[in-house]
Amino acid sequence: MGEVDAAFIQDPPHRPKLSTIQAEGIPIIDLSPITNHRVSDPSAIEGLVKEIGSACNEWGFFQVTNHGVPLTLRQNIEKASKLFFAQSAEEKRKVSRNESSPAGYYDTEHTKNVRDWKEVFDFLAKEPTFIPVTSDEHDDRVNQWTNQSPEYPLNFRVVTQEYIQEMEKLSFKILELIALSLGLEAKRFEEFFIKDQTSFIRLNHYPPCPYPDLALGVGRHKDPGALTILAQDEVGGLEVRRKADQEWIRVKPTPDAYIINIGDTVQVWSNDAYESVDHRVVVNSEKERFSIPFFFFPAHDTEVKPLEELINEQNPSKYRPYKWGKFLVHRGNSNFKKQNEENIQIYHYKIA
Ligand SMILES: O=C(O)CCC(=O)C(=O)O
Ligand SMILES: [Fe+2]
Repeated sequence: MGEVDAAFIQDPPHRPKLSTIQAEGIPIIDLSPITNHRVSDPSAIEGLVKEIGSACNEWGFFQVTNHGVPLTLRQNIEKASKLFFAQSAEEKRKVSRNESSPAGYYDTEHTKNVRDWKEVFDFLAKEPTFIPVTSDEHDDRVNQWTNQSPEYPLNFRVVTQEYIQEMEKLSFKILELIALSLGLEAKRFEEFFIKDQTSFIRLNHYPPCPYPDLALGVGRHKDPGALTILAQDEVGGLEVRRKADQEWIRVKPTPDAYIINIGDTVQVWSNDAYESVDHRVVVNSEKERFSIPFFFFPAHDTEVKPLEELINEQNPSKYRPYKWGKFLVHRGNSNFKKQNEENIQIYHYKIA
């Protein structure tokens, strides 16, 4: 990654600005009404649901504090991630992902056909994870994906699994709040995840980049799943497209907070009441950066479509149903290699 490599260069309209906007950032929401078990105050929970609803409406992004995830578990996985990525390329490639084992290490991800300035390690929440063999809707074959685990650091698997359990718990809680904010039953979304969710955790490492004005750590994109829970370190670089004016806003790192964004799946379930928002990662010429997103994804056979409770004659369904697993495989294909066409997006299912 020395000389300017054309594969990493963003088209001019998508290059990061030199000056970042330090505006009022995304909302910070205190989750203690649901995590502090000594007090259970219905009006506090009602207030929280309102806050979540406005954040989903106005930003599609928010940060949470007092979330109940033990800090030591986060510190453990952050340390394991640093130790893993600090190894030689040769060591890391021993756990490279491949067509038969798609979870693992790689440094060639492309977003919208431009290479990202990063290396990652993916680890599935469930073993095995059931994923369709192809995106063809008539093909019923399903693969069983399993994890690879690096030899070093020794505790990698245990630390990662412990952290994933906490991410799952937090995801369920936040989805309950989102359901309530939409006027649904709290557990409305649970059925899509209880059996065979396809969630995974990603360790991201963004090395210092000699041309941060031309490349991005992750190009602009929307997350496809239900929710993403992100731990970012103190370096910063995540930018969110503000809905009000489409400007890119930097998300200021808040120690021990998690950044939550709703994904395309919640957008479809809510029939566009909530929108999944574009975001990207700006890199830095001096500092490396680490982040850990947890992607909360439903079971592969989930049929994604606007929920019946949210549609009626005045507000008809805006999307044709699609199978989550097929959508995911379609997306995944385009991440493996540079392709000439745009990858699949939910608007391809939009009813005109
Ligand atoms: O590293 C980050 O801050 C965000 C990464 C991200 O958006 C993603 O991996 O989908
Ligand atoms: Fe993302």
